Amino acid sequence: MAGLDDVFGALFSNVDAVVLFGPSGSYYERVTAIDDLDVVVVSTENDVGAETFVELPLEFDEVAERIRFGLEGALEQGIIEGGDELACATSVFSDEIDTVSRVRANANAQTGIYDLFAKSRPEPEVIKAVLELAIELGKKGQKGKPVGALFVVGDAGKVMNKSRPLSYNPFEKSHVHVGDQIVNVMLKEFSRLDGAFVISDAGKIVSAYRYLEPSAEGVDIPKGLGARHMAAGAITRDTNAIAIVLSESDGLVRAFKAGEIILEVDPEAY
Ligand SMILES: Nc1ncnc2c1ncn2[C@@H]1O[C@H](COP(=O)(O)OP(=O)(O)OP(=O)(O)O)[C@@H](O)[C@H]1O
Ligand SMILES: [Mn+2]
Repeated sequence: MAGLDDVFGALFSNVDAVVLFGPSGSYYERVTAIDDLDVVVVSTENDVGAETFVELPLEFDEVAERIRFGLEGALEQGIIEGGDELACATSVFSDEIDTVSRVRANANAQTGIYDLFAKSRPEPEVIKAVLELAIELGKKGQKGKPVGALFVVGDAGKVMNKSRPLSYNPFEKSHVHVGDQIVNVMLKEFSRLDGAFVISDAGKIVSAYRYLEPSAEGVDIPKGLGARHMAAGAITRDTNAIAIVLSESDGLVRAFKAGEIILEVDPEAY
């Protein structure tokens, strides 16, 4: 008679590797003691001294995001390959590993989220705060109407040199940071007006209402996207900033880096 092992065993039978998300030292040791098993650790810090390690730049509360991020990082580092079957072990309800997901690595479905967070100049927390703000703004709009917004994050000195004010800067001489609830309300309010927000590597709001004037030479963005997206692409080619754009017309949030769109999310699906 078949037992539960036969049913749940399918979750981890014949996997190419086991991916442990934030394991304790003893858990890691128990798994590495198993013969002929590739073990990958994904965590904010390699405190278990794992040989094969992918660093999470921040905690992802959503399990699907955490796993997607870890696998994109592992693919990027050449630790796993597209098509690999992986048993991803992570904690959902406690501090200990309590969940196993079987996932097939898909090299073609890279969202770019790893590249955006782990390999950009601004701090990961800042990128996350801006991305969440743009998604929230996209979900709700402003007073029920769809809005667009452009956030240029990082390398702020250079971004300021390649832009000019469209109006009085409400953030002049202020020392406020993105992610703060009150600041987010202000940013949403100002998003109805023209131009871009400029945010520093550490998340300080440097300016609103900036008209970006980067060189757009060699910047290729999909047809149908207009001046806001062109400016976003161009400023990230011309500086080490990244740009996060909410489109007023199609409602999508896109992240640009080095002149390219590296992430596209539908706020409604988030
Ligand atoms: N160079 C720029 N710098 C800063 N903001 C800009 C720039 N160009 C356009 N914008 C802003 O983008 C807004 C929308 O412009 P446009 O419709 O051409 O862009 P778009 O890429 O089609 O964006 P959307 O999808 O939101 O319509 C403008 O009203 C302006 O506020
Ligand atoms: Mn438009």
